[in-house]
Amino acid sequence: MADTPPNHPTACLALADGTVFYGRGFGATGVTVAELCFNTAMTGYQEIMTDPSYAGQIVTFTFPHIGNTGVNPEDDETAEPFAEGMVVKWDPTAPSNWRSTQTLQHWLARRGRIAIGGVDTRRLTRAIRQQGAPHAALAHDPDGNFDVAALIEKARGFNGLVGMDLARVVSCAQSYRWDEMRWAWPDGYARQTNPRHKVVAVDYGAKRNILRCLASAGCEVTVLPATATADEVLAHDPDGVFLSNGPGDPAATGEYAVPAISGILEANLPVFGICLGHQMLALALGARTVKMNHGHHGANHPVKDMETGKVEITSMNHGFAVDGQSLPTGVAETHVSLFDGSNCGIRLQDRPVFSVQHHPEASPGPQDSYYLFERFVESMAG
Ligand SMILES: NC(=O)CC[C@H](N)C(=O)O
Repeated sequence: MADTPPNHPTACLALADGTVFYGRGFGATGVTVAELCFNTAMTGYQEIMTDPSYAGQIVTFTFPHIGNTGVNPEDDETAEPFAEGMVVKWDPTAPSNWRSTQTLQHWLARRGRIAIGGVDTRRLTRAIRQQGAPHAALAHDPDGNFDVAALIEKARGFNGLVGMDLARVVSCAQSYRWDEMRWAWPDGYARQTNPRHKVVAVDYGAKRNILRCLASAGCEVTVLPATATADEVLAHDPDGVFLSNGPGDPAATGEYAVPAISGILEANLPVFGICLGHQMLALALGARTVKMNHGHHGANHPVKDMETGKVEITSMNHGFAVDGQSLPTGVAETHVSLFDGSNCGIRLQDRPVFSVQHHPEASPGPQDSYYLFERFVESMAG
């Protein structure tokens, strides 16, 4: 089933089931193969494209106006875009924002990322919801030469994210000290100038704004690579350990991250995890993780705090989830998605070890969940 091609299609998105969408290419040329997801956020395309958790995925933006505020050097979540490509409804217009330093098209081209505009993203999103995150090949050729059958084959040949270990691929190569605080807090200002707590943040694909939030909340943050062992983490004599977000299947980190986290837990320190960090902490505690149908990717996901009854509007980006039914005794379910009831938070009942599926650093997204950084800092003070 082929979408009606525009007169001169310069990009083509082929799904493994044979569905083909034509459109106008921008950014880099070539072909990329990945899992396809959709993100419903109205803002933050630059943060989304540079979030390492999107490695191995092409992002369909359901909001139609993408690219119209350009790109700037401050909003990157990492130095590289990690999403493989992007699918949008309208071609980007000329940037209209005082912070913009270049167009999205130019920025993507310089970073080797392919995009397609002119796609019926509502239809595509319905397809993703119905069949679960499909495998897809995205091609951009200014001359419009596409071997559609070969693209469909490429999509079919992609193995998918289940079992894919990407955290150690995107992690930093060397440890480093995080020293930037700006823009971290909801009002736009860093809070702390004298760090009070030594924190080791294990980088499984950490977003910069998470590290800023930790620094801003009063932490001196040392970032260690994903493969750091428990002994390497504890050698820094931290007051607490932070487990970052990241791409791929949490269960595929069983050879390094999960055993390291088990070792860290034995040291009885406060531990805080976000997203992939949440999932791997749950695995280390004996729970299970599962692949979701089409995941959660957006900036308006309601999450209920089961302990206070309060609802937070959160930023989400995950395709795997902790199976809430698999939590062992002693691990409480603290947060639940109000979209589908899936697990969004856990904590140990007897000590300050906790994690959430959503993104309290809110980049992009609302700021309802900042209290989690404060909770982590308070647990180190106690
Ligand atoms: N943002 C994240 O850390 C994502 C975690 C994991 N890769 C998932 O897709 O569920």
